[in-house]
Amino acid sequence: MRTYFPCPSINWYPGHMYKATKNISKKLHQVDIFLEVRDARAPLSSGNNLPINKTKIIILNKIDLCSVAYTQKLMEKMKQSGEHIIMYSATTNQNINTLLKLIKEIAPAKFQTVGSWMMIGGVPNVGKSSIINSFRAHSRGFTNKNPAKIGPEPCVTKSISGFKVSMNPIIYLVDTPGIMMPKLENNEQAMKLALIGAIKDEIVGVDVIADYMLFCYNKIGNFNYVEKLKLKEPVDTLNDLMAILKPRYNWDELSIAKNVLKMFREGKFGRITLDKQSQLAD
Ligand SMILES: Nc1nc2c(ncn2[C@@H]2O[C@H](COP(=O)(O)OP(=O)(O)OP(=O)(O)O)[C@@H](O)[C@H]2O)c(=O)[nH]1
Repeated sequence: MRTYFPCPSINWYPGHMYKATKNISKKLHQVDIFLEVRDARAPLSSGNNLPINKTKIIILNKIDLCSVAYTQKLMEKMKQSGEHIIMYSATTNQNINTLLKLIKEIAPAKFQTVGSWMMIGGVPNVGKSSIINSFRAHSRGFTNKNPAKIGPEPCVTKSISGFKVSMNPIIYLVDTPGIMMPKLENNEQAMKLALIGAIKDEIVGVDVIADYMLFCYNKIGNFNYVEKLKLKEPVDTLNDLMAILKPRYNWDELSIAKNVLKMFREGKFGRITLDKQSQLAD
């Protein structure tokens, strides 16, 4: 099995992200707190380092897809350096009460009628809009009308908009477009972001991303994909996988890569955490 993956150099910082970064800075003074959303499968790599001069809570979303024990260890280390950090799932509302309690503690509303104002941000596709909808679903008094737009691909949210997300306590949340770092210095970090769907597939290529996914599973010795794809044994590369699946399903190469990635992103191959504790500075 491969012990090294030659990660390509990837940069993706379209103009709308530049504009959104500027707009966020302009509007930051209007809020009490910033919720930085990261993907729990990449709790370090999906932090976008926006210069936020505000009380911040880091939400590790998609906890239902990560290897909990591993992400928890990373989280505990980040907590030790003074971060407010919480694991969350917008699809199951897991830990919503803990999050609301934390918000109340660190940013209580100055006036009950005005409520707390928060901004939510992070790299694309980590679940920012889904979190807004999960808050609204949890709080009484909201209908399903006008939810924040969500989707499986990055950059569904294009502009900054405000939502009332809780009646008691009153909380307003400002949604922002996903923003990537202007320069990704670390090629492996970029591949992890591509794998979790934070970078548009076309930028990297679904075949490269699916190949990297196989590399990651093999490296950590998680072979759930073998059973799910009805293989006899682990495969080293996407080419090996294609040689088996192509005749079986009569799929072209692109369809194989796309389907395998879709299964990964839906959690069909089991939980995974891509970052390592060794990436954290002591
Ligand atoms: N499994 C799982 N999927 C989630 C969770 N939260 C969000 N998603 C999915 O992740 C995808 C992206 O969610 P969005 O809420 O659109 O993400 P976003 O950060 O607002 O995306 P941008 O518009 O790119 O900024 C959607 O397919 C959601 O259904 C979660 O906790 N668990």
